[in-house]
Amino acid sequence: MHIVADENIPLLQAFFADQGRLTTLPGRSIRREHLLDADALLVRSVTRVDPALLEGTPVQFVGTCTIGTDHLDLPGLATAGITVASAPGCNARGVVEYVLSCLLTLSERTGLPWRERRVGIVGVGEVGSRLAATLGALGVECVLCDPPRAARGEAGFVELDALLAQVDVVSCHVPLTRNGPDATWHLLDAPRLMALQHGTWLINSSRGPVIDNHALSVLLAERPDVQVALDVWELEPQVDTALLKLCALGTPHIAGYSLDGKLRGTEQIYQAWCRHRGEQPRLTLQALAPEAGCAQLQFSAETPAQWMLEKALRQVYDVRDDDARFRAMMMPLAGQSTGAAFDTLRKDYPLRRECPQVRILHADGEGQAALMAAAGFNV
Ligand SMILES: NC(=O)C1=CN([C@@H]2O[C@H](COP(=O)(O)OP(=O)(O)OC[C@H]3O[C@@H](n4cnc5c(N)ncnc54)[C@H](O)[C@@H]3O)[C@@H](O)[C@H]2O)C=CC1
Ligand SMILES: O=C(O)C(=O)[C@H](O)COP(=O)(O)O
Repeated sequence: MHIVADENIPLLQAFFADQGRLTTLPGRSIRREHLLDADALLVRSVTRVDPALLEGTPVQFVGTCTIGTDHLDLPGLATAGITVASAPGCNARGVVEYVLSCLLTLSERTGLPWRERRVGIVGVGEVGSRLAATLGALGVECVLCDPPRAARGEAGFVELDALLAQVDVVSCHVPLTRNGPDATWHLLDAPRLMALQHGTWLINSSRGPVIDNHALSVLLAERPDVQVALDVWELEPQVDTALLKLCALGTPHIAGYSLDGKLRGTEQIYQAWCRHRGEQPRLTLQALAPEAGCAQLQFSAETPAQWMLEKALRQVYDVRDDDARFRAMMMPLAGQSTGAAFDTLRKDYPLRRECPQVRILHADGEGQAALMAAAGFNV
């Protein structure tokens, strides 16, 4: 068995070493000639996989250790009879924590309390539903838009234009799709961007082309009241540095980059590979990476619960750090290629755990335990 894999898949050796020969390569440089004797291809979001890449190769299994699948030609691979697996929900918790950090930061900068903002969630799947549950538990009002779910008869959703007209925050969690009635390419186009309420906070951690980036630049030049946080970019790894300058927060597609999320992605693809082979999975993430790096936080019983929450959330993930590092790398490259710097920031990303891996000790003060548990901490 020969498995070709992106070099940025953590625990690849631990999960796959006894499955056969492993070849690792930078995801963006995987070509057909690397796959001429490969049985399986394991990728992340930066490798475009279509029948042309696999033509004339023995590859029968493609696994992506990511939630998103827009880099895969799913119909083409299905027609070619290739088994395809992705990792639904693997890093959804990390994205939720990225959004929480954006809310905290924009609140600090505008002076508007984040828990009093009405949040519009566009796309209510693995990420959007977890975000809605967490915000709801924290007492934040949410408005939900998900036409495919609404079309299946599920209740509780509004149309996108109705959502835009009534929310203070818009957070996008849709897959990138280009066809069909619910296609999301340029879902937020010029007219919809112009329709944003005064002072809206717009957060995109789905895929860059979900927002028309040119129209967004035009909007921000005219509407400094709108605060934008972009984790994903229309032409990434190329970044429009003029747009970045206009954004309140900018990051290099790392919203879901918790260690826990990445490890779950590898485990899910290992399990899918075992299913494909008709074998029982022998290995588990819990056995391979037990509790490493888990943290504990302690506050005094007198600490106000809200202050404790914000301090703890920032300890877990603070988007201001990623924004500062991103700007420092990107802005000097204005007018040049940003691809290598973008990829370096992602490859060398600092270790980040998720709230459930952080134990809060002695949350005995008024309201502390309930608020910390609502945010997802281990209380
Ligand atoms: N920036 C990052 O690090 C990460 C980004 N992502 C992106 O986030 C996307 C969403 O992730 P999940 O929630 O796990 O996906 P999911 O597939 O579980 O949920 C997506 C939801 O969007 C809905 N949807 C589809 N078209 C829509 C439309 N036109 N308007 C509103 N809703 C629509 C679907 O019905 C579904 O409920 C992924 O496809 C991926 O592109 C995911 C993880 C990390
Ligand atoms: O899971 C997804 O979908 C994402 O967007 C991941 O954060 C992508 O991570 P990479 O595969 O680009 O490392």
